[in-house]
Amino acid sequence: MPSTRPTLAPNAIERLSRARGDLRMGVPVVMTGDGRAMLVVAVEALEPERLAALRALGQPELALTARRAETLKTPAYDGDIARVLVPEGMGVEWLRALADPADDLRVPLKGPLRALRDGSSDLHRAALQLVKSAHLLPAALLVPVAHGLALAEENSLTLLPLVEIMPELARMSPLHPVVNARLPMQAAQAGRVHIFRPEDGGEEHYAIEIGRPDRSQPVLARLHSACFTGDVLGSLKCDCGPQLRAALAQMGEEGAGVLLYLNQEGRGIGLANKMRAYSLQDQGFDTVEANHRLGFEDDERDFRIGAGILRKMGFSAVRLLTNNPKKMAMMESCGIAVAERVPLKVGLTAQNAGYLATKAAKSGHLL
Ligand SMILES: Nc1nc2c(ncn2[C@@H]2O[C@H](COP(=O)(O)OP(=O)(O)OP(=O)(O)O)[C@@H](O)[C@H]2O)c(=O)[nH]1
Ligand SMILES: [Zn+2]
Repeated sequence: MPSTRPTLAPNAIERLSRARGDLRMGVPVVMTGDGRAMLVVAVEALEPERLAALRALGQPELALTARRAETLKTPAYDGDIARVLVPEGMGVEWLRALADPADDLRVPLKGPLRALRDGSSDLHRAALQLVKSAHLLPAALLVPVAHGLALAEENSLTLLPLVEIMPELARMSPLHPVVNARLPMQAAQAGRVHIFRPEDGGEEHYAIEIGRPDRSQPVLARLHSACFTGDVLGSLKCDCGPQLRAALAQMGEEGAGVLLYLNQEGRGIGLANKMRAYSLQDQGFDTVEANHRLGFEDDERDFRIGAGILRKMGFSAVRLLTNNPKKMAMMESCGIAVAERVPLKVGLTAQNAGYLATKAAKSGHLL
């Protein structure tokens, strides 16, 4: 009979959140599934001593996304990911060079690499998803071990059974309002900041409500993705800062609106990875190519978050301030009606003309 006692042990979501912290510190986690167990570490945070300890337990395999494998000219037999055998004697530097494209142009030949073809790649795929969600470079080292459960227990490692974590990785963590308070701003006296916190220990997101918008009418809305460089530093490489201020100004003028400030820095790859992308852009790659060379998709944001917050605030229809048709489609598919697209064209500089042209050419942004 199942116990009705409340449990003190962390559930799957809580263990996933803990695992993200572990991976960022270079601590291995144990993943189980398909009748086997594997130790998983993020290559970015791997130290030589840990690699030596892992090697003593089994033959390491490197999991990379197909995007990164393409740059490395390695076949991705599993479609979306590649599994590469880590030869004897190869250390953390070799692994980091495969994970990080910073020196690709200077040192183009890393191989020959032996990609694995047989066996299941489910654990590798889950490991990469987890490493990405920890905002690390998408490269994970996996070592098959015989007694995963015992190993986890003896070493206090986080245990992640695939059947438990896959549904959690796929779903959007519910967000809950924490607090809201009045904030008079230059753009609008009647401002109010709402804080939303996800259940999975992830980033909080903010909603800035201007005036008291009528919930029965489409609200003037902006889904703004965090851009530290543009919003705070006044970067000339993008148009985010001017877009943020123009959106608030228009809401102030109309007397009503809602701006979601979503902490999805760098289109969801995190600030460190965005800065890696900027380094690649200085080597001549455009914004999309840079993401791909790092092993990411063009856009890793989860737009369900924005729709979820709007719904929680009582909105079901928007006049969306955007030039990105994908945002409109995502809102509609998440049950938020887009009554109108309101263009937001501000902040063109000599330095961001190429960036904006690439968004129009490759990401479908409207000019
Ligand atoms: N990975 C990456 N992210 C970037 C880059 N430049 C800006 N960003 C991020 O892109 C996000 C803004 O997305 P945009 O594509 O400019 O705009 P959008 O929000 O999709 O579309 P609009 O609603 O039309 O502005 C922010 O999270 C920025 O941090 C870049 O070169 N690489
Ligand atoms: Zn920006």
